Amino acid sequence: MSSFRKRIKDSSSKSSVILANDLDSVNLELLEKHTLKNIKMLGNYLCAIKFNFHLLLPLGEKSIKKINKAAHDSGLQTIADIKLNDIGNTNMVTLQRLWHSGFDAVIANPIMGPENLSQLVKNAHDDDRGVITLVHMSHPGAKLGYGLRVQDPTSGKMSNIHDLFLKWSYSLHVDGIVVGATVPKLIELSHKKVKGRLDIYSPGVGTQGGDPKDALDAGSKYLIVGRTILNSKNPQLEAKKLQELTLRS
Ligand SMILES: O=c1ccn([C@@H]2O[C@H](COP(=O)(O)O)[C@@H](O)[C@H]2O)c(=O)[nH]1
Repeated sequence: MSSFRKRIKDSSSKSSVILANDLDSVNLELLEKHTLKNIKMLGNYLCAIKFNFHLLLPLGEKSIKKINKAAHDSGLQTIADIKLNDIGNTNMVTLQRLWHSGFDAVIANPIMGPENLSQLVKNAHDDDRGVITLVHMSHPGAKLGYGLRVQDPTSGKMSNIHDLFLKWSYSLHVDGIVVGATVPKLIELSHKKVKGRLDIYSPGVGTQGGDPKDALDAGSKYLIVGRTILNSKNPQLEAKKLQELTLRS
């Protein structure tokens, strides 16, 4: 099997849109059914599908495996958005469970520190899976946390915590970073600094106020989009419009 980064790049020849499949039904059968329908109806406009706690908490391993298989059969990569951030042992057990359920990549929080992050990346890569780290989230309050001033333990210099997260991410060989579409200037700065060593994933498009074109122009490779597609009167048309935008960039 090739690396996650290569697999998602191959899928991106068709589209660089990742569907955030954030369905909020409480009916388990409907959750699975609607997800399988999304894969079938929207798969041609996507490169990957991302699952959050909306599905991961209510659905069991059997259902998640079935969904991951359906996504793979449609040429999509699958990402578990659990913003993983724990002690090493818990992280490792979590990875084994995710890979066993068929996921290709996990979103993790670098606040766990460079030792744990390095171990996480090594374990994921040993299984040809990927790690995407949060560098700056997309929501309005994100600046308060990701903009905190901290001392870089290596250089002793003061910097924003998102700069430290960025440095750890590229030096520890993560596959991608999340930088919100709501902070295009930071996407541009991050893009310059990473020099192609990883890819930029941007959620926060549309419903959260981020402009997809600005994010792509600034250097995002993948757009993560949920409600703008899911709540649209015509989800296929919305996904197609975003797909075309990514193919033009
Ligand atoms: O900084 C972040 C990190 C993750 N997300 C997740 O992406 C989707 C976005 O959904 P929309 O409906 O398009 O707003 C959702 O799953 C978030 O949990 C994010 O928005 N920002």
